[in-house]
Amino acid sequence: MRRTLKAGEIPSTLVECQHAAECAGCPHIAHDYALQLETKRARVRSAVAHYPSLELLYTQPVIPADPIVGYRGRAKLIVSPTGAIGLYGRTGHHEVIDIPGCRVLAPALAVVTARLRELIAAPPPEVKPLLLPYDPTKGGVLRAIDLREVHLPQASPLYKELGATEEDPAYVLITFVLQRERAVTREELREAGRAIRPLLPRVLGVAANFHDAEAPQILGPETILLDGVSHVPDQIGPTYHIAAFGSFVQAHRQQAARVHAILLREITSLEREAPTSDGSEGEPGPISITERKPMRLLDLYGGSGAIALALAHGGHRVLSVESFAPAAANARTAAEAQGLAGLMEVRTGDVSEVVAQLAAAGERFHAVVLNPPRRGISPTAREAIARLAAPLMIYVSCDPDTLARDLDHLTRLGYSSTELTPLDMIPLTEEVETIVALRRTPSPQPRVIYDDDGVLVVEKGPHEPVGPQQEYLGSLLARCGRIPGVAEVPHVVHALDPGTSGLCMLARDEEALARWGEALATTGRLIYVAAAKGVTPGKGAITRDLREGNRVYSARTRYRRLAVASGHSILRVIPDGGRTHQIRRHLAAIGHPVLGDERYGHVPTNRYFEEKHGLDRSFVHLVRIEITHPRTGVKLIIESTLPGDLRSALQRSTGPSVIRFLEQKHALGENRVSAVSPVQDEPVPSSRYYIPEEGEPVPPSIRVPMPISIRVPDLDDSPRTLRHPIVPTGDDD
Ligand SMILES: C[S@@+](CC[C@H](N)C(=O)[O-])C[C@H]1O[C@@H](n2cnc3c(N)ncnc32)[C@H](O)[C@@H]1O
Repeated sequence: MRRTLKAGEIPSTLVECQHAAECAGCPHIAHDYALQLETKRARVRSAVAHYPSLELLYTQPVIPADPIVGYRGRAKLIVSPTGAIGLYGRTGHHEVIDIPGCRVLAPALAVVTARLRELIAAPPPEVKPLLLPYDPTKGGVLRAIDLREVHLPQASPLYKELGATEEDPAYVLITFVLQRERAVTREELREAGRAIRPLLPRVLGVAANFHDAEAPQILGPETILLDGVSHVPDQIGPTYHIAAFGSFVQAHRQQAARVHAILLREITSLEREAPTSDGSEGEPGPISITERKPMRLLDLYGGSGAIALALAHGGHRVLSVESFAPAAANARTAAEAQGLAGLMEVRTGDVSEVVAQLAAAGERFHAVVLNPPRRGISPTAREAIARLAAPLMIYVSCDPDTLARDLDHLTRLGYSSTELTPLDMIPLTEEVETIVALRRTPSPQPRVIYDDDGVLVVEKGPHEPVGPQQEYLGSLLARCGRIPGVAEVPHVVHALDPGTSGLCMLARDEEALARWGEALATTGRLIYVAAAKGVTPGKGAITRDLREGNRVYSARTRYRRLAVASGHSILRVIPDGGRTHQIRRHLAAIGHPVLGDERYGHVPTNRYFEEKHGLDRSFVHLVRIEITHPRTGVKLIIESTLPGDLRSALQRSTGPSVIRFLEQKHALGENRVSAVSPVQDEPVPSSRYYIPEEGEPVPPSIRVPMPISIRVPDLDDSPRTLRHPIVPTGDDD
């Protein structure tokens, strides 16, 4: 009998598995469980470490899973041409490892898989249309199986009918993934479905899904029911949701119930808190404490309602939003069946659209729960959610990188947290779930990199306009108002697109604006790091007229390729002048659009980078400003290092080596100011620069790094490569 863990106890366990050496399904199986949990915690820590805005976030120890074997309630298993059912091996060669002794499959799924192995080895003729393994050269149709375990609730008529018990309530839905062009007709498939269901123990429903030849994902978009039920109630904790072929379910039922309990605990903690005034003007105030029983909650990315049902069961009123219509319909059905329809409403739609409507209608919620897919929350959805101004936001994430990216943005949108709570949802793998509760906090002032002689150079975050714009909640200038001593709204010396991050020079007054604007135009260079689709020539200059309104301007952009990463180019880019979207338009014009550029970029590549690597904006960062100080004549080099979101996307797509290489070339900046003598190009004694007199007060929040007297590599020192032919001036897009 398995021993239940005591609260706080971390099992020190090694799981033995006969397939461990070959199967890639459990990459951490060789490690003691306590070490696995430490590794997962480190994974979360390293994701947030990319962002200075998150440096005070404490990462709690990972909540262990219980059990750590036999837990997996959903499994997609590949079928090999020889009939092996399992996962790809550790060699990376797409060879399928048969895993009859798999330790993590839920027992009901293991029983069904064992029976399938027997049937595939000697298939009765009537089930051959489903069971002949796909072989590219010989024939066959079956590519994979998708298994889903459900625990029937006692309230379900099926529970009694099937003789389920409290100890053993587990049944199965199975989907056969078939190669589309090899599949027989729908009617013949249904016949085969009817024939196979009685042969498979505990299977309540059989479906077919069609894999299209070129698709990278194993499951295709179309699933049809062949026999049995299309959906079935599935108990998680005290409530049940409705499981259906293909809809989302957490891999570990007990851990999912733990997440629900944590959410309820956080929400209940609001009742003990005094109502907070967010202090922001012009926004509707937070929801009043007198309204707090029952609380009004918003459940975003609701799936089939597992979280919303648990919250409604806890006595709260919940509005759940989900884009996949069948899942939303199942959430409604489950609420009605459990007498929760009065507390739970479900809307079908895209989160950013539905939430924008809710915010525009002045709807208010005590708390918003977010459980997005791996790619995280889209920038527009983050803006819309922040506009709701709920006192509490709880984010449940399965990807620490996209979580950290979103938390960094949410900090600027006025939400922050002090701790992260990771939880082990998929033991023995590298996956980790993280829960974070965010409260309303003022958006932080931007980091000041340089402050002298009437100008500030600050760091602008991604998804933030420089000045106020209607579709954005905040702006860089609004945040600058929090810098002590910057009472007046500063003047913008050079503009940056909302999607571009990096250095932004602001003048404290009109005189400084004229002085530094002139210096920038005559002596300055703005140097960007960008990632462009495909492999560009090593170096080039793009000259192409750009239209702005009714006028056409000539413009030139120079670039140098610094590295090739996963088939794409990391570039240093220097625009001569600054026309609207100049870098993005010019690189698109030569067939190498900026990665992530929604407007001029390549949609499939952008989608891939967003889904796979969390890149949700144009990969452009203003890394360095070189300018001659208009009063002292000293050449200043001001730098801002590559921000966390771009660093993380680069690391995920190429591993750490490209970043190391770029850092060695000094291409990613260092958050500092350096000064170089204009004559000898040698370090100048620091006394030549502004240094506060002894005792002179420097406002603590303006941490102005003093010019560092070092030799900063001249970016033009890079080895010469073939020049890219000048792009002839032509029509603008
Ligand atoms: C990780 S699942 C969470 C499901 C649910 N919260 C649960 O615990 O079972 C994410 C869900 O978000 C839905 N989804 C993805 N993008 C969406 C969007 N833009 N708007 C609304 N729902 C979305 C998916 O269909 C999926 O059901």
